[in-house]
Amino acid sequence: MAYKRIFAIVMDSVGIGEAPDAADFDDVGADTLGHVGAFYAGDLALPNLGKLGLSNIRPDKPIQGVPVANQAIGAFGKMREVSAGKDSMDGHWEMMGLPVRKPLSTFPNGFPEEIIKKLEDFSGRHVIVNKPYSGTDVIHDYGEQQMKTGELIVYTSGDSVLQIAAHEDVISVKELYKICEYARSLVNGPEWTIGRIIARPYVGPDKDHFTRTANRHDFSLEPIGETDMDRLKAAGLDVIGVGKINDIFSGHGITKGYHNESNMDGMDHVDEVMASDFHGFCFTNLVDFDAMYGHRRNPKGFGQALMDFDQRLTKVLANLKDDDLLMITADHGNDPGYRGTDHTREFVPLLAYSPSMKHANQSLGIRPTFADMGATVLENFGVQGNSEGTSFLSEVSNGETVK
Ligand SMILES: O=P(O)(O)O[C@H]1O[C@H](CO)[C@@H](O)[C@H]1O
Ligand SMILES: [Mn+2]
Ligand SMILES: [Mn+2]
Repeated sequence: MAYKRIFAIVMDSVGIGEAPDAADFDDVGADTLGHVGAFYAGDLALPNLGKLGLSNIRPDKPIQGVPVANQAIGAFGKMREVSAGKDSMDGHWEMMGLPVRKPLSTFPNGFPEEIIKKLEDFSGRHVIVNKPYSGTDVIHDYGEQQMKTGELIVYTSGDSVLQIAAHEDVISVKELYKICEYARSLVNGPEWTIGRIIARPYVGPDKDHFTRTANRHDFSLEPIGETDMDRLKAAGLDVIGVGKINDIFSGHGITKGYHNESNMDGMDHVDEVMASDFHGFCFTNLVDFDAMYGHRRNPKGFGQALMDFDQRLTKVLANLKDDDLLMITADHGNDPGYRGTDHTREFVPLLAYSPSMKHANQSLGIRPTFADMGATVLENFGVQGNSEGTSFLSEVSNGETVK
């Protein structure tokens, strides 16, 4: 067996430059890592990502502050998305061999009256807003009203999402989840197929002090086919989901899941899983980059979150065993230097490392689909996949072959 354990960490929304089809998304020029680096003007210290080969991915345009490593310890490249959307679900599903080629429903003018009416009838609550909005702005602008009336703040974005915000003291988290579950049942196709219903509970005394809580919960569309995680699980391997992974795959193909309160809590879980004995795949999502800084167009916070993550990698790299493989990537971009508040269509970085890897400092090139990642995991464990993706296992291998 090549590796006994594979760890993949998704830095949610940490893109590395406009994708070839960025124009189709009106995202020309988006460059999440590039613009965060430029904002820090040389002070973005990412020593671990740097030595893995982060700037080696594009040596002609290195991330400012992150020098191109002379001899990167990892293998490095970038991946392109083939899915029709640029949301987390599309990105993660594609990584696991299930690209979403048919666009899911989006609602630039708000949700149809029929959906809203059903939500109101079910909940006994009036719906307000019903249009694309930034989630922090929407509670700033409507949260006080919501507290007085007990209405549901329903909003969307450029993604296929229906989000419902409510103050935790006014609508209990339990009730909000029930409403979201009902909303989920309305939009599983064929007329409307929405990627995610997201519960957005918040707390705080007034509009200048509202904050969203870790009780956020994503009710995703059930995967519309088998994923590589299902295949791994069926083969008897451990499949551990850390953070939003469980939500994104509706629990499918997961043998154990951890809920994250934050990126740092997520990295605590990674440490915990690393210290445990398992055989299989650990898939981690760190969502703060996206939810707290990308959508908020906050390059300073984004950079700090990257530096905090990088620091946590010191321990991870030190604890990796010879039969462990680490992969670090992202699910889409969310350039805090770009207009709007939506995700951005970008390449995502791909870094791979094992202390026993035969060839360090190796380019994995431009991968034509995120599915290459799942294909690599499957090949490692000798599990049959579908035709999506091409494994790069031989490029990151430790020389041992699959039994
Ligand atoms: O503005 P907030 O509520 O963070 O919402 C964002 O979060 C969703 C999921 O990433 C995106 O589709 C966008 O709407
Ligand atoms: Mn995401
Ligand atoms: Mn997002």
